[in-house]
Amino acid sequence: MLDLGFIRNHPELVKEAVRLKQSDFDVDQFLALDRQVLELQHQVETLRAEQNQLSKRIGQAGKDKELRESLIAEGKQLAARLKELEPQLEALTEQRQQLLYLVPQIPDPSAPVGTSEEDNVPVRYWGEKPQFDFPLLDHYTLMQKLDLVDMERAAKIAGSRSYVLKGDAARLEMALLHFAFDRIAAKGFTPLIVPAMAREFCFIGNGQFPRGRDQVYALEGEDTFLVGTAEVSITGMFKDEILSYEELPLTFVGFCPCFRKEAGTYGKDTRGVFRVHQFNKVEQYVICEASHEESVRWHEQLIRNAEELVQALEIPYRVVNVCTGDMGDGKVGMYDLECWVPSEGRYRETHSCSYFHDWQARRVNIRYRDRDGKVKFVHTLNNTALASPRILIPLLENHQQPDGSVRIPAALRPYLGGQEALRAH
Ligand SMILES: Nc1ncnc2c1ncn2[C@@H]1O[C@H](COS(=O)(=O)NC(=O)[C@@H](N)CO)[C@@H](O)[C@H]1O
Repeated sequence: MLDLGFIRNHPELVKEAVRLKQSDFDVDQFLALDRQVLELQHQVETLRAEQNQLSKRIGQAGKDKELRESLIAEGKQLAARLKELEPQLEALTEQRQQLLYLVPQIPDPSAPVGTSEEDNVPVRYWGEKPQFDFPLLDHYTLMQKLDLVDMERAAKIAGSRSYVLKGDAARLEMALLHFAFDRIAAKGFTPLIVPAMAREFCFIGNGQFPRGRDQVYALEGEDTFLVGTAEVSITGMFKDEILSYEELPLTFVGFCPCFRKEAGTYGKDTRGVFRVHQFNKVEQYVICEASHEESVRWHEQLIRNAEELVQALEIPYRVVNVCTGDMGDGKVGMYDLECWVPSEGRYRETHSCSYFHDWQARRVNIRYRDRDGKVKFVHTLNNTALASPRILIPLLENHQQPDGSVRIPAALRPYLGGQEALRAH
């Protein structure tokens, strides 16, 4: 969310952000509504002031019965007028607030201008793409051959886009999550295991609501919803708090199961476990002081953290600078880390790394007292550390061996009792 005063004073900057973000937000309509609110607010305040004056004059009327009665009658008219205007003011103010949640953040000038992921700009590559001198298998065939997945029984109990991880795949996912947690915690990030059911204000806070409400599972009769990422829960944790600059930066490595409706993706990535309704993710989350330089520093750090993990897993990848039309409303800047998927002959997203400045903090009112005692909104950032089962796809495919086994990277072996490969039993 942007500051209301900023939008009033810089409508052209906001219109440029709307254009760059491919947003349907109408700045002129918003400002017209804002003027209506201000006008109505002024009327209500004037009437309230008159009401106060009137009650003073009634008090001073003393024995003058006629004067008292006329003043009281005037007061009744004022009260009736206020009774009519105050609900209107409340409704218009709420309408303006709901629109305020839809205003996109201004992208950093370093973000490529574009309309879709085709316009994302690769910034660096890492790792030799493996050359296979045997028939290459895709992740789903590999998982079936090694008896690592049961999609049929998953479909029976949970419907589409569900899966059962079996045997070594179940152990591999646990190992991957633990490995990611350990590596990021070793950098001083505080480990968290957070609720995957959270209240509405958390989803407004991170930006999932209102625009992405259709992606979220609601719980019948509950005031909580299933989160699509620990980012939602962590953002909500600090609502309405005033931190002190000495506490900042707060750095978290958070885990929770993630749930996504994937509305609008019918028919996309339906083979295997690329796009599913429930998955597990270890999340990096940073709350820092309101400084662009500090946000950029952390943005670079968070993507490097993810790269370190993917390099340890020996998976070739690239980092792309996400374009303005693909990054979404709240981001100032965004990197995606895409891992090489041999069976598709292309890179596929496995990590997403964003910085927001105070766009999230303003929505959920997270502030801090700076060195001069001034209270400001914090800046927030997040990045995937590891998401499974998606990471299994490049992991299994890149490390498949001629005998149909899959080599386990050395970094993971300590989490799998030293096991060196996944083999058919
Ligand atoms: N439907 C899904 N199925 C499997 N994995 C998914 C799904 N949606 C997202 N992911 C994984 O989760 C990662 C992060 O998702 S994200 O929406 O891009 N970004 C976030 O959630 C941020 N909080 C950073 O983690 C994705 O890069 C992908 O690896």
